[in-house]
Amino acid sequence: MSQNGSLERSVPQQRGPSNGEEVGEGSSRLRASPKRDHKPENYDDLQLEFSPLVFSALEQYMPHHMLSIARDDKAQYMRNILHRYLPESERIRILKHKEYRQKIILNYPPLHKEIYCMDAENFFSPSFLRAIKENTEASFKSIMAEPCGGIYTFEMLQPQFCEMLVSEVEHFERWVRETKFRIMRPNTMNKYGVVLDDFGMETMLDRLMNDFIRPISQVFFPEIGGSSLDSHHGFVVEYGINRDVELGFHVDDAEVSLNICLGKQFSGGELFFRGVRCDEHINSETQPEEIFDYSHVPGHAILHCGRHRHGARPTTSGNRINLLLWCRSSTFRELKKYQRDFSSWCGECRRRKKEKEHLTVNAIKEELLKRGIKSAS
Ligand SMILES: O=C(O)CCC(=O)C(=O)O
Ligand SMILES: [Fe+2]
Repeated sequence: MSQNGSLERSVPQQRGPSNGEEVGEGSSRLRASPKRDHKPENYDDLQLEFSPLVFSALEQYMPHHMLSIARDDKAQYMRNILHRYLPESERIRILKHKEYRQKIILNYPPLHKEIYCMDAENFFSPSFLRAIKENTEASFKSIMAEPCGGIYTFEMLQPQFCEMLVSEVEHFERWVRETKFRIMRPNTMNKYGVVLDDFGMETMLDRLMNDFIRPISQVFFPEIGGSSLDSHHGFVVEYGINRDVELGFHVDDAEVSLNICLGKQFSGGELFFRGVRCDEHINSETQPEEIFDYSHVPGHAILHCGRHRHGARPTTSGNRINLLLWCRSSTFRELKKYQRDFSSWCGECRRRKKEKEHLTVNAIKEELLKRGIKSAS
């Protein structure tokens, strides 16, 4: 079992004063709670090692007297703080990756410019669009099947969009070969496939997550951070002749995983699922009711919790290309550090909890029985 790790995420170390009140130095410490009526600056145009959104969010926590200083000084103050939360090596890696992306985006000429911006009417199937527009639990349920607990399947993409995306990926790969550009694969388990975020689709995929997947996840995955998804890793995987053949048993580096088959013609490549597990129980036994196999259908999506253990069987003929969007929640990950019981989503935690409850009930029954016998005699 492996964690299908990506190159994207970095988790700040737990540092700072033990009372959890303030972070920073001397009189210029961060405030314990945000000043919500303060309108933060926009940091989009600055060359920063962290997302401009982090700066805007952090600004509300700055000491009162610093809220009116120049924007550059605020940015410098926050950079100093953020630097202490991220090891040097991690910072360098993020910076290098940002440079890598910028180099591609500056040089790669897209084939279908129209798929780089969210165009819902042309991307999604009418039924999916209708359900999202209605935005209710009932509308989501009306287009979805749940063939196994916590796994949802539904028609999602128009065939024309799938074709355009596949040809864009092929075009990008041709460009990489011709320019001899070094390419980073989606994760440690794939030799083929490309990261869509690396060549200009990050903003479009962010909208896909924020406007389409988060509303659904909020309803179906509330216990694993479905309502606080705040970053993603978007990529395609390619299976078949001269490509990857299969994918080993793993969990994704995601809270919610969206997997959509783009085509083309293929046989095999079924997904197999074996239950949701927390870190501690990742290798625990599968229960019979957790066994589920799924055959991909072009244009159709499968949505599951990233911790749902799964793999892909060999694609035995043709080519299979799938779009993956790993959606992550930094809040969920942070909170998880302080929890031990994951019985709301881990199948093994739940099984053990039930077993314990069962034993306790039996012990109480036995005790009551003994007392009953004594008082009767
Ligand atoms: O091949 C597939 O459809 C599954 C891909 C997958 O699970 C992954 O890339 O994490
Ligand atoms: Fe996966």
